Amino acid sequence: MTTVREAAPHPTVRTVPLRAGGGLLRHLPADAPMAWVHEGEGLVAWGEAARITLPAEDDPGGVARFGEAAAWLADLAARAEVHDAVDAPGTGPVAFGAFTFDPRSAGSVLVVPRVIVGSRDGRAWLTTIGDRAEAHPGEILSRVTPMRPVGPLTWSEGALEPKEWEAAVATAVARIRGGALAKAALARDTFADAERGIDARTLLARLVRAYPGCYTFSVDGMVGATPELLVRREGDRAASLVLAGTRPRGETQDDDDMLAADLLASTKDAEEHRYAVDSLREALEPLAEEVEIPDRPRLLQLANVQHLATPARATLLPGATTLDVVAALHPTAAVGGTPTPAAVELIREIEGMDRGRYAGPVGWIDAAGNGEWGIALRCAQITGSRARLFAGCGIVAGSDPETELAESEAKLRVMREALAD
Ligand SMILES: C=C(O[C@H]1C=CC=C(C(=O)O)[C@@H]1O)C(=O)O
Repeated sequence: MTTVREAAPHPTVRTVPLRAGGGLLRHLPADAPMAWVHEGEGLVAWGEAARITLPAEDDPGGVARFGEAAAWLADLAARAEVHDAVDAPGTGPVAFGAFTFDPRSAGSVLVVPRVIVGSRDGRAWLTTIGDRAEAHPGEILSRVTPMRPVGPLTWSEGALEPKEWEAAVATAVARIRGGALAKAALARDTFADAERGIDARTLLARLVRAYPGCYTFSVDGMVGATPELLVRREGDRAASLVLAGTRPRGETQDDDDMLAADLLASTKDAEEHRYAVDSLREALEPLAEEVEIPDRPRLLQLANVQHLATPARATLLPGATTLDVVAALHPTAAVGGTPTPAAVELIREIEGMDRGRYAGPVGWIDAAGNGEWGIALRCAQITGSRARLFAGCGIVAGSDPETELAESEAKLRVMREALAD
């Protein structure tokens, strides 16, 4: 059942300019921090003015939940009394969201925070959302406690032991070679237990430092730094970054160059990447006047891995919001597969776990339909003192289970290191 924590009947939303500079994360309190930060800019937020939690959905397309969430936010924004002295993407009423990978999993949410601090193109602002006049910005921004270290951790296996996961990859390869499908992205999970509640801000600070070019996010306990931009929408312009095809980074420059050259020359990775680009094009075209996608991927190098990457741009048809695009794109072949229905069925059958919000859309949307959404990768779901980490790999006919396990370990490093004091 959909559950809603409603805002006041006519919430007051006030956006005022702030002096820019100094890093967004320093504003965050320890309790349920929300964040979307890329290259030092973005939004951080806290408190809860309103929330919608969506149930598991039977709709085979899995898109009704996005429509329901968008309609709820539009209704809230229409009832709000908005005073917006900045008027830019991300000002006025904004909701943060995290959707489950599989529509059959419950737990997709949109949260409208009480306080949002934003920064973009050298401008900064503060938005308050509530039923009364909020305190002075100086007062709101001076209440934080220091970030806490994570402390000692106990690690345990997730749904499948590494050998069992390799066997699942081998099953996927056999199904693909048998012609049932062309690609499936298979994931695994692992757990870390701390001795006390994990301070998500500590993880965010480490992620922002280690992966400044990624999209560092925190929504309802889902914390990570994803390199994969599902969509950024500003007015009628949309951008997306497709990733698929991975190598580790080398120990030495020569080693690194060799791995990069190998990735760029690999027919197996080119195939894996092409499926992801094709699925983006197919999903975006009905919503766009024009879609521009380069013919060849380029290399994206992160601290832990390197990917084949294709940036796409589109001019959207009038009225298409960020969540419309998210609904159309999810699940991309980078996290689902090709064809999507067969891949999602195989994932349900052999992965042995519920992905929750891993590999689902995560991001924010404002009342004008602008927003930024990534795919929740290189992330962990934090629940109290427990972190559930996830990583997955695109599997095609030429995939080797042992290599894929090593690749998933390289991807898990992002959150393993963020959790390590
Ligand atoms: C599914 C994940 O990565 C995807 C994104 C980029 C490259 C991928 C790959 O090469 O397999 C994956 O498709 C993950 O990080 O958990």
